[in-house]
Amino acid sequence: MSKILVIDDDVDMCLLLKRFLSKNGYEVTLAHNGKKALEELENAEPNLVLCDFRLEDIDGKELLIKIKERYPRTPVIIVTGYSDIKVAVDVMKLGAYDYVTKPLFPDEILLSIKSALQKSATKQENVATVIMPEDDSKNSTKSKTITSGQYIFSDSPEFKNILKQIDLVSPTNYSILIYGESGSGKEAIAQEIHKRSKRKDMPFVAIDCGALSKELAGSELFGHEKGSFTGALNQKIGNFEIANGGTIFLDEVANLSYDVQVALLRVVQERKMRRIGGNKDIDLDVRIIIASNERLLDAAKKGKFREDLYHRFNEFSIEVPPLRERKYDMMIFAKHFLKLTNDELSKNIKGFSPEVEAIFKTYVWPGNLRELKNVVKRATLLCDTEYIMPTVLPFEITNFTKLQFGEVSEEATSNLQVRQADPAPPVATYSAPVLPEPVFTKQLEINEHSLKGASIDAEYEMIVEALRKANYNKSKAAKILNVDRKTLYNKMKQYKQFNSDL
Ligand SMILES: Nc1ncnc2c1ncn2[C@@H]1O[C@H](COP(=O)(O)OP(=O)(O)OP(=O)(O)O)[C@@H](O)[C@H]1O
Repeated sequence: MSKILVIDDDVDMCLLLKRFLSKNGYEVTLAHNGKKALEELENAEPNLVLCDFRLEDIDGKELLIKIKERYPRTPVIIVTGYSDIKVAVDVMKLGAYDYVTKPLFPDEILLSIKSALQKSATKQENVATVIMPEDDSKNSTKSKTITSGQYIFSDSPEFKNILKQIDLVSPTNYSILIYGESGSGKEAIAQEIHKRSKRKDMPFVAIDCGALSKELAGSELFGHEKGSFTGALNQKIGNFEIANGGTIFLDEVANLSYDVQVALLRVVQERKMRRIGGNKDIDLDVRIIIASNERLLDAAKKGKFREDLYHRFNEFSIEVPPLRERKYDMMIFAKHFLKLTNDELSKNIKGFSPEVEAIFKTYVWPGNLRELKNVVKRATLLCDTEYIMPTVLPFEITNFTKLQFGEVSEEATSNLQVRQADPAPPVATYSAPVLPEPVFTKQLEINEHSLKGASIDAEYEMIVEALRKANYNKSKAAKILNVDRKTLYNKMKQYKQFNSDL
């Protein structure tokens, strides 16, 4: 039986999740704060962690880093409110397996948990993805072996331009620098270049340099000999060696420490490397593709990245535009992700309603294709109509226009300021429908014109607003409303029903 650690400072949410997950065959441990969570991780050794992003004693990002440092192989699913989506997409880069948004839908959580547990059974390291040629037995390494997904194209000018560059550079041995926002498809391009190159029958190794700890980065990249440092209990083959003959993709390369950059320069210049603690040079024939969402020359000017390394890598560069600037491609990708999810869930959702298409084109997609994929996966799961309708889209997407004009909550508005820092968000023209409130639904019959009705309405709105601000954490909502938890519960009961699904 798989063990799940649920971390949430909302005691009721924890209990609901415990009941629901236990019913579905999981053994569940609870922790209401970060400190307890780290203790439970050691005691209970869970197979998966479901972690609320906002805890009172620790920031979700900080906790995730701690969990990943100590238990890199344990998948973590982040639970987040609508106003934290951008952050949630970012924390996936720190090694979270997935994120689910509140209000929680049981089927969505179960799907994410099942797929995380399935993947973690075959996955040993989370910083490297290795795609091996099918019959390669020589390279049966410690990293995960996957089959690459289908790469799709469109005939938009932006895509044709990318494709032309892929075609041009693939047969060469040039090092390549790919620029683009998080989730915009940089790794997918690197894989496509590898598949079209002479190296296609050798491994493709992708490393997320942002997820490498400073201490272990050298060993991950170059390997180590047994006993070369405390904790080096066995010999380890590094990812450069695994990629020998093939392609290595270094994502977020500017995150590598200065020391590792020096070692990397030697590899690039001399095409040789040594394992840490080793005394033998190993010849390397590896094509290097690097990606960054920050300009490396700027990083070099700030002293964060070695300029000589930048010039070595910059033999050819590709710019991937953000999804919001690729309106034509958007629906092609949406349909592709719908098809993948239909197959995965054995469903037959035919497509997207015109309203959904309009919403997609208005939204700014801070998490780019990765976010679109998650949104389509979730919508397909929740959809019980022929076409995907706005009601199964996340709140922050259907209410994007309102959030932009500060009509929803202060918290959402402050989140929007982060989004506005992104280059050229389009001017919103679509007035999105308001989703029915799925967690907390007003059920009282109110006579619209009575004074009592008006005050009940106002009270109801205040409670909903406080719950949203508190990310549906009732203790925090009670604090905002300046009432005790019990009073809030009674009020909620009065307005009826708290997430009956869970
Ligand atoms: N042309 C494509 N065809 C099909 N799927 C794609 C394509 N481009 C990207 N994707 C999918 O979109 C998602 C995000 O892409 P990818 O991981 O390549 O982005 P990235 O820019 O490397 O992200 P990050 O910088 O955060 O690592 C992945 O699930 C990927 O499979």
